[in-house]
Amino acid sequence: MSVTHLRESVGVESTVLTASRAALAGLVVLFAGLHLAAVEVPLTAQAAVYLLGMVALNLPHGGYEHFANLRRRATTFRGTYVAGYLLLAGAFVGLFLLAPVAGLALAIGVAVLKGGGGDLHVLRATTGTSHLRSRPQRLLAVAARGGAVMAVPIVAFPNTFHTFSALMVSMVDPAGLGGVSSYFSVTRPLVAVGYAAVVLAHLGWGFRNRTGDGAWGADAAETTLLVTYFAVVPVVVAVGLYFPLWYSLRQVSRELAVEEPDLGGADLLGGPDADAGGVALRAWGVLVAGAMATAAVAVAFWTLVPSPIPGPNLRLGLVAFWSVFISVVALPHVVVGSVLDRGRGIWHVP
Ligand SMILES: CC1=C(/C=C/C(C)=C/C=C/C(C)=C/C=O)C(C)(C)CCC1
Repeated sequence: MSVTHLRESVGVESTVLTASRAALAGLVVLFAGLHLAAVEVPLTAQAAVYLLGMVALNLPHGGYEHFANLRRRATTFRGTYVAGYLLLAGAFVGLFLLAPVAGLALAIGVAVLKGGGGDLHVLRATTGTSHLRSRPQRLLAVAARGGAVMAVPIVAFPNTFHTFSALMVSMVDPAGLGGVSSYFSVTRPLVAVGYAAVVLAHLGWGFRNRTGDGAWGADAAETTLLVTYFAVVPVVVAVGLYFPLWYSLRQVSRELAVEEPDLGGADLLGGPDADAGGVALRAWGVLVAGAMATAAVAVAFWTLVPSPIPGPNLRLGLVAFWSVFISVVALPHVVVGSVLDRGRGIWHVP
């Protein structure tokens, strides 16, 4: 990667990175303390934290990522992007309705891909990836960092994981998870051993390829922080705060670190000659359009799913609904907005 495409460092991006690391480390200390004091946080309180983190804090950033990606793109590209987005989201909903267990597996996969893929690009733009020299090694990094989000809680909080997985599947088929839950005593140790092997391979391979510029050390420290965070903080709180406090904050840091490419399209905010009032009005328009589009997808999903808020408890049911819904909109986010978008992409690093 050419360093000339990185902005002159003004230190803001490293402050944001430090804030995200401090946030997760602080939560580890808090929940380790609660654990030592034998204080258990009720699931309904965890659900409230999850909903605050995922709906109020994380969702607006997801919308912003699309805006930043499409802001200066050609109109035809924007059209193809939206069409591809709706197609993939629709395919996911179809899968979830026909085979909810496979839909749950895809939702888990999307969370892993978004966390791991996003993190790899942040590394490239900030602390560096000189120790990740091949594609397989970068994929391993995605699996190690993103895998922490789901593999560690499967091992550390199996009962909560099971409860919510069953709730999500029951949005379509109330007894759906029953058919596979007898395998969990086998899959849990497999996930534990498999994920431990991925992390050790990622750290070991990176260590062998380290160049002395500190990139491996930063990666190893952050990977260890992620594993510790998901092992200590109860899963519903952990996932609900990981996306806003780690994923989103670090994407802000990536964006501050890189130069915007000139894509030749008309600027959605009016360009450099627009006056502040005009920019504000256009930003408001974009915000409203984004909010309406997201709400339309949510209402469509709600209408299609037989039991959108499953189970007797409203808050737990809302966590289940939001987890599947956000995965439905995050699948095209990752695939259309990043993997297939070669021009810029939501995780743009020149
Ligand atoms: C399975 C499972 C969960 C799944 C959460 C998912 C699938 C979240 C996806 C988030 C995404 C894709 C965010 C994007 O910004 C919970 C609720 C943590 C509880 C434990 C069991």
